[in-house]
Amino acid sequence: MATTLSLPAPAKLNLFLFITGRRPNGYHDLQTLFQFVDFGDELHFSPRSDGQIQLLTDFAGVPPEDNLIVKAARLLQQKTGCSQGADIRIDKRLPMGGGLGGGSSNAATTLVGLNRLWGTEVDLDTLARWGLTLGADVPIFVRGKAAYAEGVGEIFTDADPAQPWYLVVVPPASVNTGLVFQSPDLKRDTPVRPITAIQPSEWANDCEPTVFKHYPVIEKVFSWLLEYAPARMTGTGCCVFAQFDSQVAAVAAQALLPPQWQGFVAKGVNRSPLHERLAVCA
Ligand SMILES: C[C@@](CO)(OP(=O)(O)O)[C@H](O)COP(=O)(O)OP(=O)(O)OC[C@H]1O[C@@H](n2ccc(N)nc2=O)[C@H](O)[C@@H]1O
Ligand SMILES: Nc1ncnc2c1ncn2[C@@H]1O[C@H](COP(=O)(O)OP(=O)(O)O)[C@@H](O)[C@H]1O
Repeated sequence: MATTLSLPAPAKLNLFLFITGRRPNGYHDLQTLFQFVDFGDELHFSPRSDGQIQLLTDFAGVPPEDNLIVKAARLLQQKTGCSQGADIRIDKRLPMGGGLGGGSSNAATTLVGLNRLWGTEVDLDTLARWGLTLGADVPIFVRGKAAYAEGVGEIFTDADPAQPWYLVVVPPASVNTGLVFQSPDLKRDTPVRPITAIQPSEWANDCEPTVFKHYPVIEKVFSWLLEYAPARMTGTGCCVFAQFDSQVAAVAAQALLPPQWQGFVAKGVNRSPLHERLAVCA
């Protein structure tokens, strides 16, 4: 029987996100800090000799042809000329459109996982470059190291922020990243600073005012969380997170969460759980 390779696709948090300009093509210049958490989806890859890519788990609202998992698998086949295929299953835990990078993380785990399963031996920098064509956040997940990012999010500097516990709350909303960036009221004029000198006391997210205006429920969740610890939104939303010194403190705040809101407790980690697992199954 063929071996199945199971690998995590963790979530990321943007510990800060500043928008420093808009390019003529509409894309935005950012300064952001990415950290992973030890919570996410789990993908299972089994080889097929007929070259077919089959996603065996249904995704509400995302046809297989549009799914970033299928797109990533096809991209690797096409770039390497590999004739193998795969059956892919996923335990989906991350909300879609949550600012946790779930789709990008799924794509990155697929690129890295199938590269291992098929023995195509493409290096991580090349996989990250290919992955960028699937989504802006794919390279950070392929690289697997906490990092500052600049440019449109593609220029990385390794980072080593503190690794606290977080309570991440998932408001009942789904934010379209493209629409946030198109919004006329978005703050896009934060001055560029030397990124490694930005202090934790200055960390903020320029998307918050715009997203809160268009999605009042996200501001409501954010205000609730602020009562317990300093809180921030990740990416373009919708998830908000607060930082705690211990797992016990984060779980205690989670226990107070109003029943209509979902949340999870996770630890911030500067090495991706994907790369931790790959090292174990080398
Ligand atoms: C801004 C971030 C920060 O992590 O937001 P989140 O998606 O995580 O919330 C990401 O880089 C987003 O990544 P991703 O969601 O993959 O974005 P993409 O699909 O590449 O882009 C969606 C749309 O957002 C806009 N966009 C994206 C990135 C960027 N630097 N400037 C932009 O203006 C573009 O209009 C683009 O068409
Ligand atoms: N495997 C996938 N997982 C999640 N979303 C996907 C996937 N494939 C395609 N998508 C699409 O990408 C969009 C963004 O999803 P996601 O990356 O989870 O959000 P965000 O970028 O806000 O963190 C979804 O709304 C969905 O339409």
